[in-house]
Amino acid sequence: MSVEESLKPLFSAITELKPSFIDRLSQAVSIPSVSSDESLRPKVFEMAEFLKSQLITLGAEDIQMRDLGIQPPPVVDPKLQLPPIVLARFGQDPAKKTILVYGHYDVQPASIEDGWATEPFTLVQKDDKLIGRGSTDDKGPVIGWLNSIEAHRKVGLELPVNLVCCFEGMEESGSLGLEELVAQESDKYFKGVDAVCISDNYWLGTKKPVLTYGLRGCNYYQITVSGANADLHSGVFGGIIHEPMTDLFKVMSQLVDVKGNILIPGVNEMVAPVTAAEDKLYDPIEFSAEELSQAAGADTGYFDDKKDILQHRWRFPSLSLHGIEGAFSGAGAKTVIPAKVVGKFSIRTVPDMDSDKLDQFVFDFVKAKFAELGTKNKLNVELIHGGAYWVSDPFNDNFTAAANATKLVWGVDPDLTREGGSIPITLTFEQELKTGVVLLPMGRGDDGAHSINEKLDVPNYIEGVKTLSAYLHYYAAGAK
Ligand SMILES: NCC(=O)N[C@@H](Cc1c[nH]cn1)C(=O)O
Ligand SMILES: [Zn+2]
Ligand SMILES: [Zn+2]
Repeated sequence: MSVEESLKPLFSAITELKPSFIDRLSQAVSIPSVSSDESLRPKVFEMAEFLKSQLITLGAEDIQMRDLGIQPPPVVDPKLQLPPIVLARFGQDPAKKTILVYGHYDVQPASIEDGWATEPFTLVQKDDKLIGRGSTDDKGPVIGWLNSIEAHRKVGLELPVNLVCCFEGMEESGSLGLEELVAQESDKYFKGVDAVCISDNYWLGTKKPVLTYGLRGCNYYQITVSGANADLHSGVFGGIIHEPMTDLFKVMSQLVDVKGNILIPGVNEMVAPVTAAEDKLYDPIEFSAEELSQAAGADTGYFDDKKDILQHRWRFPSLSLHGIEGAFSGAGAKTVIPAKVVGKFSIRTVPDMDSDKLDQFVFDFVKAKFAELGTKNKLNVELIHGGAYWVSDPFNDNFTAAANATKLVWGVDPDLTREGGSIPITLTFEQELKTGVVLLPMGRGDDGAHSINEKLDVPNYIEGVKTLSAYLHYYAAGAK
């Protein structure tokens, strides 16, 4: 029987199981597993337990909750435990190929005050959209793998491959501890893995599916400026002391200009030039600048040209200022001088940037700019976490299986894209397991990951489960 024939009952089952799949996602979204918020760490653990219970119900073998110990500094609680890596297997048949699927069960912070139209940790279905934090990033895809297993069981169809699951709870906070675990387990739990599939990315737009072969890296920094040992009255101390926030603003404002150019010497010089052959890869990609503005909710882009937009998103570094801890940020007019402020920013990295050199350029520049201020305040600049960029060859059996699956479900050949975001563990899987990695997305480019009103369209969720399932079958059948 052809792969397409054998998938027909499975696809029907996936369609029928839609209500229970939505319910499973709803349960997952209701757990606010925000890895960057120390007060919510118990919820990240609860989410790991939820996955474990689901895996048990679905008949997984060898489920392991791998303890990663205590989170390294900078942290407020020095005893803060890292959430576990959830490992599980479905099948260990030596006659079958083995696929490792990775996803993350932690999410970005979200609160209704940020401007959400609905409670972020309650999955709300409006029209054909499933709205809630983590719906697309990355609970939808993680639950999607579980749904696929449920559908196989329902129709009595054997999984065509051995499936190894690796779900982490710190992806949004730098994947702390995972790299070491993957290296340790490359010859143990992950022995025999033939290919890796990650579903933690998005279509470029809203209509055409893609497969992704590149990611930017991300080095995340913080600058701490401290002065007095308590917040002060600006009427009493304003004008007579060095203010930490003024110093921090001055330094942070010199990192990047208003056109997005990084101003730290040495950084841009490390970027590999775009070759003519590479430049041509952008020509066939379907892209709408208008859709991008719609996804951003405003027409505030630097560029109009497709290649400029895509290359600056995927192929060049960027520096973003994220926030200031310790600063007054509420409503009203509090007349305070904050005693200590911590500025956060990150740099998205690309080939051939060297992460250690980048750190050094950043530290030297920040210290030099601070020294120029002649302030009596104190400075500390540090890396919170770093994750590598990744670029692969998109022409191999793994990509072919994902392309066939996408074509079968969506009826079109996917575009080959890169992403501006980061999934720190991708390069580690490739290097440690010596296998190819494919990024097979479920959601659309306007899903609003990390933003307010994050959503996953119902068709993307349900057809996405079919796509993930078909990928396993095509991979098992070998390249066509
Ligand atoms: N869906 C992938 C994703 O959102 N990745 C994060 C990873 C990250 C890196 N540093 C902090 N988080 C991203 O921001 O790209
Ligand atoms: Zn993600
Ligand atoms: Zn994310």
